[in-house]
Amino acid sequence: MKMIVRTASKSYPVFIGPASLDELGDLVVQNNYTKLLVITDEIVGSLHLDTLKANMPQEIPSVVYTVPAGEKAKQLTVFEACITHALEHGLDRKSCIIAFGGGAVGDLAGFVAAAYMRGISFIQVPTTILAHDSAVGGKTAINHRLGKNMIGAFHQPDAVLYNTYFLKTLPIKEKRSGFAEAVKHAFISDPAFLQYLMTEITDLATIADDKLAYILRRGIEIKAGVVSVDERESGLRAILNFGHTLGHVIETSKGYGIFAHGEAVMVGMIYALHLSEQVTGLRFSIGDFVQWAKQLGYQTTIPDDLEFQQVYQTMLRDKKTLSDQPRFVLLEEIGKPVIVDMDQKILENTFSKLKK
Ligand SMILES: O=C(O)C(=O)C[C@@H](O)[C@H](O)[C@H](O)COP(=O)(O)O
Repeated sequence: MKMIVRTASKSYPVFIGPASLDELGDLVVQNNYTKLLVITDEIVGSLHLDTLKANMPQEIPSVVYTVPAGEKAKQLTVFEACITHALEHGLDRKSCIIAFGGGAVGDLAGFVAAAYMRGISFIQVPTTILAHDSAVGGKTAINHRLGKNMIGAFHQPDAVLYNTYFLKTLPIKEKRSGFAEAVKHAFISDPAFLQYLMTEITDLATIADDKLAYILRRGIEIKAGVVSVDERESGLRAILNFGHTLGHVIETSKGYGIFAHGEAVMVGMIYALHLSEQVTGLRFSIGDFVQWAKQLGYQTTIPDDLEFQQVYQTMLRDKKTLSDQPRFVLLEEIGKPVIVDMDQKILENTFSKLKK
């Protein structure tokens, strides 16, 4: 299946399905790339690099650079090592980086492509469910110790090749992480999609291929619709951050890996639903939603050892925040997000109620 993502700076195809890697050879030839640098992580590389290589045109020189798995890849030192590898292997301005992995590899490799010689091409070859969100839309970044994704650029890929075969080896924690972003897409834009997810998906370990393909496609459609209107987050695009204001804080302050990105976003979405009830008058059965999330294995409360004051200071540094109040994405209705600068008291009271 092929979809086109249209943004102000560029349009590009997203291929989804077990044969999507077949497109790689044509893309390399059409774009006249001179060299390829595959950036992958140690887990994906050991499981799937041979499959990727089998689909790469043999006549174009290629090199591979392997980075640590997960958020450890999104550090300045790793970024610099990727640049060094590219320079040492003679990548030029017509070379292309292939981001082969999950969200962290995509974010890092995309930022390397954005910065190398002031910007070269890259292709996303995602291997996780999460990447239906992160591989589309051109947000690339690495982390700073004071906040997630604080160093980055908007840089759109030349293509996204989503091979659903790779999803078969995903651990359940990774599935939970990626599925939460599909739930987010439903919350911000499509009540019927949310209904579908809550009715049809009762176990993430055994999710059927056709259902997964539909969920990825619908999630990407929603995301593409938003970034086509607002590529650089001057307004509307902030709605894609639903659940992320608290989610990013939980993910970073618990130490990367304890909560996978989407697991932290799930707690952030539940928090934002409770805030919405009070601020916008959202009418939604949060209890039923929380029950469903628990059934799928998500933690649904704020970890007990997180202190509100510390969390509040980190939320003030969030990229959405533009005043002295943290900026949240809330819902007026399911599918109707609204951006609100939040009062500290409401944030604190709701935070206390949602602690374990
Ligand atoms: O693409 C976007 O725009 C998003 O906000 C998607 C998020 O789900 C993304 O994964 C991410 O965490 C971006 O957050 P940001 O605070 O770094 O912009």
